[in-house]
Amino acid sequence: MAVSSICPMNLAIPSKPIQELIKSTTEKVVPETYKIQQLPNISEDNNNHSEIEYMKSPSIDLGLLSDASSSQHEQELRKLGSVLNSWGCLQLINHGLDSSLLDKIREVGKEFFALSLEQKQKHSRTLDWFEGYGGDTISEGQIYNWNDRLHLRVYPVDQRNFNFWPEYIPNFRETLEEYAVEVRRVTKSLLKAIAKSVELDEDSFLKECGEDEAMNLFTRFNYYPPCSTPERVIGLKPHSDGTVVTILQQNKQVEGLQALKDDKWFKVPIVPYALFINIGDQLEMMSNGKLKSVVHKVVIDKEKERISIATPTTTLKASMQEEPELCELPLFFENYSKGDRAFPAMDIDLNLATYS
Ligand SMILES: O=C(O)CCC(=O)C(=O)O
Ligand SMILES: [Fe+2]
Repeated sequence: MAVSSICPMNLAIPSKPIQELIKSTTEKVVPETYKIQQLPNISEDNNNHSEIEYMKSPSIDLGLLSDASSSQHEQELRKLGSVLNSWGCLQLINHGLDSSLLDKIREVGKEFFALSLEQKQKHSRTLDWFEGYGGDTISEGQIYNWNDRLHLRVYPVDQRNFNFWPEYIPNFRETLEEYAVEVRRVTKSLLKAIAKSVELDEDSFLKECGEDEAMNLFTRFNYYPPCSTPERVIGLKPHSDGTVVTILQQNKQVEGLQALKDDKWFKVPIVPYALFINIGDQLEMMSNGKLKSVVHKVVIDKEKERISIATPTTTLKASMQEEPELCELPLFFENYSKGDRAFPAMDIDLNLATYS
């Protein structure tokens, strides 16, 4: 059983990364602090990934969304609005990121998790700060995610904490910097298009995020080791992201991501070199609930490890104006302030009881 560090607010992080912990435990024995307990309808509700339906929605073309002179621009905007309305997430194609860059960032992530424990732990997170290498915090009574991650702040540049950036991988820094420039460009174009899709001025959401250098962008490399009893663990518990939007590079081969729609889970398919986009709680708040953040989770493969790369954008503005034009809707989030979330994501019950 993993021993945890406990802080006065009863938050804890795993004392050992799961990647290491499983090396020292007997095959098939899931440490108690990771084990799903008493889950009703486990086969139906939780991790039976192979039997779950795929999310079926058209991919969205960023090139068409960004080119107002294209004859298909308006149609693509409508398609974006409709996909977001149904799913809160989408597969983005023609985003302009070179496939070689997508492969390169994946490769440096893989190289990081292949380092020795000692090398990785030079960049360990602490209980009171999210950046660095380690597991996610949990509060009392929760189980840990079957996930280790390296979480880094990439923008604004002056907020980078280089002591968390791996020093043993020679091209890590330049690759992440190159990737971040591109992801920020995509985030900006996307936020403009999303605003237009709900008939707002294109800068409505972007202006809440800060222009260019002021924008907050993070990168989270997720590592999910395999588990011989995958139905007993959860890679990432059901959650919505506390972000404006998150851009995700799924694993190239190993599935695991599921999205919730109408109380039902759907597998997110792997679309080669597409970026998976999901709306976060902050965009839900900014849009006064017109755009909905999507609840998603990650399940674990029996044999294969999985690495994904999430790049969330958040706004750290102390207060945020909801768009007046959307305010004929009931005001869901009247007193939004820094740190508030549309959903207390970490409290979402595994069996989704809190969601019905
Ligand atoms: O690994 C994935 O596919 C999803 C990751 C995720 O949801 C997150 O980092 O918030
Ligand atoms: Fe997420």
